[in-house]
Amino acid sequence: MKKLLHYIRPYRFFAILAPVLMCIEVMMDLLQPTIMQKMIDTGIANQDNGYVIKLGFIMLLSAVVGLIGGAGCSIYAAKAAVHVAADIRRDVFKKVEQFSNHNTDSFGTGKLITITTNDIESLKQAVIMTLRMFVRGPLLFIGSVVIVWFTARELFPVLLVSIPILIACIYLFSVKSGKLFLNVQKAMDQVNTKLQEMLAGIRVIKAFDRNEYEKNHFKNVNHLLMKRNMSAEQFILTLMPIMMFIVNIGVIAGLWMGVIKVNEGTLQVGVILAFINYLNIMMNGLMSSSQVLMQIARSFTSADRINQVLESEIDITEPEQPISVPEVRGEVEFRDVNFSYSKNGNYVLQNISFKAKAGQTIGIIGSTGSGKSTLVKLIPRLYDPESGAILIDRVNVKDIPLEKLRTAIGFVPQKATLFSGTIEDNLRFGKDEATKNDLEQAAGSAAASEFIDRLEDGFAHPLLQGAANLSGGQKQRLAMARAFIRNANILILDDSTSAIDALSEAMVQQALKQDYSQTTVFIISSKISSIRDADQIFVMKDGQIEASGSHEELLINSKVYRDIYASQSGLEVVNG
Ligand SMILES: Nc1ncnc2c1ncn2[C@@H]1O[C@H](COP(=O)(O)OP(=O)(O)OP(=O)(O)O)[C@@H](O)[C@H]1O
Repeated sequence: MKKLLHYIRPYRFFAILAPVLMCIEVMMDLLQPTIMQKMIDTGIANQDNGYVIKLGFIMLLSAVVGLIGGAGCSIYAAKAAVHVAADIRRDVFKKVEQFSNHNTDSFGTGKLITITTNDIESLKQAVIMTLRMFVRGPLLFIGSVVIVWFTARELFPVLLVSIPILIACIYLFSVKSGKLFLNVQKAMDQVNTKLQEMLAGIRVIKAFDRNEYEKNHFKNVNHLLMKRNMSAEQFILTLMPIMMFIVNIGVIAGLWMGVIKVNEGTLQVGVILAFINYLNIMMNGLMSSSQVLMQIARSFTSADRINQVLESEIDITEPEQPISVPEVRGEVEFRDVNFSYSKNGNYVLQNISFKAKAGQTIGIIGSTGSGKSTLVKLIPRLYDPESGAILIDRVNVKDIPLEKLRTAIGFVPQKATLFSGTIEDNLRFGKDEATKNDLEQAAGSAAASEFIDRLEDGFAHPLLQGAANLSGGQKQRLAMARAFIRNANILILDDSTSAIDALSEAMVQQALKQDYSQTTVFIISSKISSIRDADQIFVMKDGQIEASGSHEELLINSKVYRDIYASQSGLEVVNG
């Protein structure tokens, strides 16, 4: 929490003004019972109507002043808290944007959403309550105790017994509620993760008729959240009746002691009434303090989770001493690269070494899960290898400024992710300053012109979230066009033609040969037809390059390649 305190600094004026205004409200609240006592014991007892009316006006005036103080406090507390929350949200978003894939994997998107919504909201509530109640609670409490000491000292023993019990209750409840709300946050993460997964995969769920299964799964996580919420809320809500009970016992004790003293003639009736009022005010003060403490305890866990994001070490960082690469030519070399997704996990890539000369086309083929996508993700540093080095134009990628490195690479990921906006917006994602000609050329190379031209609004055609209004093949074509438009000297196509018909794929291959002859192209594909013309083909198996060479060489040297070829061409290939 301490680490987040600096967020309040720009709004310190509001943060100081709010409690000051609250002090005014509290003073007015504390005045009321004393005025009432004077009204009863002096005005009513002596039948002095003028005095009663005068005190009535003073009561009204103090109520109005209290109202102004309270309202002002709420306005400024909200102003400070809302700004603080917005600033934290901005910084969390900025940090998440810098996250490496490893960082994102380790949090999970569900948790990141809970942090940016729920946790920041909980912190905002804590700031509002602190600014409003942190002064109010203790002031009401201390003020009541002091006034009772001076005006109803005969009844003070009642406070000596009830106050420690009330404080002990509040302490126990605050500690326990922090733990309960941590469990609520964890369950909330699960609900968000599930919800996000369901929304992203709604079509698959329907296609597989898994609605019932998913409904049950969601019901389970939702039920867990409900149960945990229920325990936390019920636990907190029992505090009020317990405190009321203790105060009521105090009222009975005060009345009993007071009546004896009135009978003895040592106490006036108004004092007893004022004492009961102060006892209630004192309980309000303690309740306000306890609510603040509980909200703060609750926000501790939120603050902790927010700090986890803000302080997470980003494992893909800018080089300390960057080496300038004026113009990337596109030579790519892997030197004995080993990679694992988790610290103590199995190696997904082992001893990968190869050199792709600038302008060469590299085909990568191999079984599912053999590490093909992982290999190419290391080139733009979406992940860093555990050992070994990746060099572009003989410079370690870790020494090239990230922006320079990534703008030198056109990447078409396995899953064609597009954004809501127009087709043009999506293509400009690859190159902001692209001209109309650039757009048309990139679309042409990616065999996308044919379907864009058929659209009434062409490049201005709007895409829904996740490009839900496009076919799989159309999405892949746009994802390729987005990478082509960069005119980068390194192009990575990760299974990017899997949903494209053979004719269109041939068009893309032709465009690659013609327009990108100077570009180093990595093509991952499960189809030999997509890579057979590559200068080098790597056959991957269990994280290793099992064989490499041209199509003809591999047909002779690699049994795995021959088997793949045979299965795809329907031919029996003679061994050797
Ligand atoms: N983000 C990740 N975290 C942990 N493990 C991962 C992650 N991504 C991939 N893996 C694992 O790494 C291995 C290699 O995956 P990769 O995606 O590189 O394979 P691939 O050869 O491209 O497979 P495919 O042909 O099916 O796309 C697999 O065993 C996979 O389970």
